[in-house]
Order: sequence, then structure tokens, then C-alpha cells
Amino acid sequence: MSRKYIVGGNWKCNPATMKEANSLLKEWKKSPPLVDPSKVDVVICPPALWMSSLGESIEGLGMKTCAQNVGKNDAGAFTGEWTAANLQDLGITWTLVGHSERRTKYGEKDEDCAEKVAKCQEAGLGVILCIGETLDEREGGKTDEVNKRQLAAVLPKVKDWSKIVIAYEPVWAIGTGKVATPDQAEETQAAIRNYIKGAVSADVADKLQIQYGGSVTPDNCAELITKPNIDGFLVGGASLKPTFMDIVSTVGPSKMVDMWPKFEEKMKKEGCNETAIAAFKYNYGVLVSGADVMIPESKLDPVDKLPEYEKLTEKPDPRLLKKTLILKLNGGLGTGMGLDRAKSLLTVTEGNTFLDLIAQQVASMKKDFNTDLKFMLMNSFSTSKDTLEALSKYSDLGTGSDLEFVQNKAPKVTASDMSPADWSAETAHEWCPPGHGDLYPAMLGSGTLEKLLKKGYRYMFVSNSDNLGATMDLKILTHFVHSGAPFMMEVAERTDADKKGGHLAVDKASGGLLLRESAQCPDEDEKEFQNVAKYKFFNTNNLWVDLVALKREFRRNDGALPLPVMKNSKTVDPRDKASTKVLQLETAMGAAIQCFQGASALVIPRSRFAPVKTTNDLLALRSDAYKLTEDFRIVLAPEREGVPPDVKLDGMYKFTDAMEKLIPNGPPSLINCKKLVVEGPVTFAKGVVFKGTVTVKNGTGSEKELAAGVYEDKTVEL
Ligand SMILES: O=C(CO)COP(=O)(O)O
Repeated sequence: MSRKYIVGGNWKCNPATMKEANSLLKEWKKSPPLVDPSKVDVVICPPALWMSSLGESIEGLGMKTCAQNVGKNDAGAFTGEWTAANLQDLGITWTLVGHSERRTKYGEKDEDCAEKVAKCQEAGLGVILCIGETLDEREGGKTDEVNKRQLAAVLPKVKDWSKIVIAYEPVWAIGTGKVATPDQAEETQAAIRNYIKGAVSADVADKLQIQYGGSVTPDNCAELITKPNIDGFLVGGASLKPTFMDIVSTVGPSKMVDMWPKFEEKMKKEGCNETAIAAFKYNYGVLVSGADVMIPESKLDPVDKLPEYEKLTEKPDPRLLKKTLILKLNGGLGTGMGLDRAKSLLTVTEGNTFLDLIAQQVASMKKDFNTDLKFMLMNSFSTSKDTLEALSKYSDLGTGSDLEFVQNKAPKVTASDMSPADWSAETAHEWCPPGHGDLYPAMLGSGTLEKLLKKGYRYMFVSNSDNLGATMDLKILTHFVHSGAPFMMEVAERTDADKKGGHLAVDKASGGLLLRESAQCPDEDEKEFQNVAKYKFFNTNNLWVDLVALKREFRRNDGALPLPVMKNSKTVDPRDKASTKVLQLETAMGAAIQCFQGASALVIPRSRFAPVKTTNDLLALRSDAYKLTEDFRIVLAPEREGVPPDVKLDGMYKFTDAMEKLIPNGPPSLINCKKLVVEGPVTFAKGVVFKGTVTVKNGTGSEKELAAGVYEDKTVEL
């Protein structure tokens, strides 16, 4: 029969302070074990004084609090004791009885244990009964005899065997670092079960959970747990560390074995291709392994020097254009800005959407370089139709699979049990886009990579469709090809405004480049993460990829690039916050820098980086702080010297239609504005000019107009 596993953490008289205990629980919370709670119980035995105050945090982790000891008495004159009923009263449903330290250091006898078990049975309390032999006893061949004696004393008191767990803890293995071998533990525990079978019944013996305890660590638990008579562990020293969760995860039946077939079947049924399935399998495997996704400071070195765009000396080689694909990522919806369509359909300048400008950029590049240019989009299942329709007027861009490939979709994962999310009310909600790191598997799985290579394309320039500064630059292309790097990232210098975003760093172990995003930074390293003088560069998501190297990496990694996996907690129906909690697994395309040996980076001027993430960005972009160049790029006006205006609109302007109401007469002048803050319902008259730092406030609640004029370094109250 299959018994439920049970893992206990016996903290003994540790740690020294409750503060430390709380921070350990916090650590556990950060990377909880991803095991099925219906298959593994976890109990934690803190010092008695803290049981009540820590109980909530322990239970918040899906674990139970367990006492380390209990009195053999009822309520009364028993100074220093507590009763089984006291524990029940506090909501504590488990206790250890007969731990070897109680037996040897406090003189507890088999008979005391028996009385304690009797009281616990009366109170309906679960007991983990600890038994085990000393070294002398083992060496004297008395192991089974000792265990039987300790058990025999207690057996007559047990009426309800569902409330008893046995912890076999050989005294010589406790706190000594000398763990029993898996065979030793298995042999002894099989003998214990056999004894119970004879003394009680086969049914009770079969159902009885028997833990092993004594120097269990994350390193030695995996082999022990393969033994049929080991149903979990009672862990001492190793339960005082964050890595106790690794022991729990190891004991938990692998979700990969349990759940993966369900995901695979669902994806196949949906028509997902093999590459998409392999990519999701990799991501899901990372999720359920409970792997530590953090990148601590100790593993990194800063990047000191990088080649700079302005200093590139290579002579631009126009012949390379024929071998190069320009790819725009266009999978994003403008939900954050109140749109339910592709974000690139947003109007940027009079009458021109992002897509219009991109199409015109491509046309202009073809003219400038006097050559045909291969252009493609990666759409998502929600942007493809609208985008192709909008671009149909630009016939020379290409059509169909010549113009686009579509990003994969990934199943959402139910947060509580890691199963595929199920939402029959709207099955579309069971799927999500897997982040732009899906670029690589989507290219491979759609056949696009193979097709491009066959046609002689070797290089790819990728950028986001909301970054209108990212155009084909022959100088950069030539530098990339001449450098021989398989992958190159355009980075920009971090300013204070960028300190919360990710940064480029050197991985000490490999010497290669990697990106650290804020979700990958442990709390204690946050200060260094935000240190823009130390970590000077951020990823602009303008990337250059050698397609031959990409294909090689896929082959080396069994068809799935090992990108860092980010898990986003959401609800299955994004608009219904009460619906099932799910995890969406995503990867980021820039993170691939760590997958390519010899990948490089280039520092570019900010003019190649003008993304629109919010209506703040959009307002700035529409103003005279930016210029539309002849080749349809939107770049910061030279007067700005590379620094965009810092616009902070009230939350009420989050959506584009609300922002339009702020500027019914067109955008204000921001060319000399450092920072603009708008609070409350305002409309700008025609001819408003902001200079320096200006705040416009309307606290009245009813809309007010800001009259034409120059506002410089002041707060205007309307
Ligand atoms: O006594 C134990 C658990 O109750 C085992 O302690 P260690 O895991 O530190 O050896």
C-alpha cells in the first residue's frame, strides 16, 4: 500500500531567538516545497515557548506545529509541565514522545512514554513516538530487541493507530553526522513493521508511517527515501536551515511524474508543436524542482568595460544586410494602458500607430540601403489577426508565414497542486503567453528558423515593437558579425530612474555575461542591485543573434534553451480576483545571453531605446521632447542630451483614452521639462509649455483647464 509521507523538523532548543526563528520561516516561504499536500505531511517542532506565536506562520506554509514533549499528567500541581489537553486547546495536534534526548538527559523511561501516549490518545492528539538503539546496543546486536522493548511498553495504550507515527532514531546517528546507511535504516524499519504486524495486526503495520531520524540532510535523504519502509524523516540540525525545504521536496512525490503527462496531453490536444511542449516541460520541471532561482551578489562580478557604439571603427558592410532578418516582437496586448488589442496599434504620432511607423521604417531602410530587407513579426495568438489586418496596406512587407510566426501558448498551472488549470467557463483562460523568451522555441517550432537558414539568412536583429528607436544599424550589424559573437545585447547606461530594473553582470562561475532581474535578487542584496555605479548597464531588448549558433544551442540542449524561469502569480480569470490562483511561467529573451558561450554586449546611445510602457511614456513621446526622423524613427530631441522628461501622471490617466482627455489640444511642450507631475482632473489648453520641474494640481475634483503659457519650476494649483 502507499502510505502518506511525513517529514518533521525538530528544532530542539534552537534557534537562539524568536527573531531568528521567524526569519527562517520567512526563508522557507520564499521557496516553499512544491509537493502535493495530499501526499506529504510536514510538521515543525519549535521550542514550546514559541509554539503559539509561530503557529500561524507554520500553518501558513501548509505545515503543522508539533510539540517536542508533553506531560504524562492531567491538569493540576505539576510545575513546569503541560498536558495533552493543553496542546489540543491551543490547536496543536501533534507531539513527539520519547525522544532520545528526553530519555537520556531527563531520565524518561519506557513506562513514562506509555503514560504520555495514553494521555495523547485520550485527547485525540497525534504522537510521533521516537525509538532507537545506542551504539553499544547496535554493536552488541541488540537493535531489534531495544526497539521492540520500547514499542512493547506503549502498544497496550494505543487504541487509535491512525494517531501514531514511529520515528526510528538510532541514538548514535543523532547530531553526529553519522547517518544510518539506507540499507541499515531499511532493515531496522522493516523489522519494526514486522513486529507491529505480529503484535497488533497486518493492517495496522501496513498503514503505520515510520520515519527515519539521525543526521538527515538534503544530500543524503534522496537515497534513504527510495526504501520501502522509510515513510519520511525526523530532522534535527538540518531543519534549522533554509535547505530543509529541499528535504521536503525530495520526499514529495515528483510532480513531474505525477503531473507532466496531464500537461503533455493537454498541449498535444491543443495542437502545440513538439518544441513548444519541450520548452514548457523545461519550465515546468524548473518550477516543480523548487530550484533556487535567486542570483546572489556573491555569484556576480560587475561588468566594467564594454565596447561603445560611438567608438566602433568597423567599416559598415552593406552586403551583410542580405543575410539579416529584422524581427519585431509584437505579442503584447496594451492591457496595462486600457487596450484589448495589440499594443502596437496604439497611435503614437498624428494618425500613425507603432505598426505604421515600423512599416515605414522598413520601407525607408530598404530605400536607404538600396536592398531588399527581410522583415518579420513574432505575434501572439491575441495579436496576429489585428496586426496582419493593419499591415495589409503595406504590401511590400510580405504576408502570411513570410511576415509572421506566432508565439506559442502555455498552460497555466494551478497554484495549489501544480495541475493544469481548468476553467470550463472560458477555456481560453487556461492558456497564457510564455513571455518573449518564447521567441527561440517559437522560431524553431514554427519551422521559421529552418526556413531562414535554408534561404541563407544567418543573423537576426530583434527588438520590441514598442521601441521606435530600434532600427537596423549597419555599423552595429557589421560589428556583431566581425566580432564572431553568437549573441549580442545592446545595453544602455543605468541612471537612477533605471535602478529598479534588471542589470547586466558577469557570472563568476562561467566568466560569461548574464542578466539579473529584480525577481532574481535576494532581499539582502537589493542595495547592490540598485547600485547603478556598480552595475552600470541594462538590457534594452535590442538583440543580435547568430541563427546558426541558435540552432546549435537547441541541439546541445535537447530542443529547449535553458532560460531562467519566472513564475507570475495570477488568477485564472484575470478579471475575477476570486477565481482559482494560477502560476504563469515565463521566460525573457534577453536572458538567453547566458546560454551562448562568448555572448557579448554593446553600449548604445539612448536614442536607440525609446519604449512605451505607460501613458507617461506616451505623453512624452508625443511631445516635442522627441522628434520623428526622416527614416521614421522616434528619437529624443538632441537638446535633451539623452535624458527623457520624467512624466508622472495621476493614476486616473493610466488608460490612453483618459490621457487623451488631458491633451485635447495636443501635447504640451516638454523639450525643456525635467519633470512633470499632474494630479487631479486637468486639461491642457493649446500652447502650454513646461520647463524644469512642474507640478499641476487640481484638488477640487471637477475638471479644470490649465491656460496657455510657460510654467517653469513651480507648482500650479488650479
Ligand atoms: O534528533 C533528531 C530529530 O529528532 C535528529 O537530529 P539530527 O538530524 O540533528 O541528527
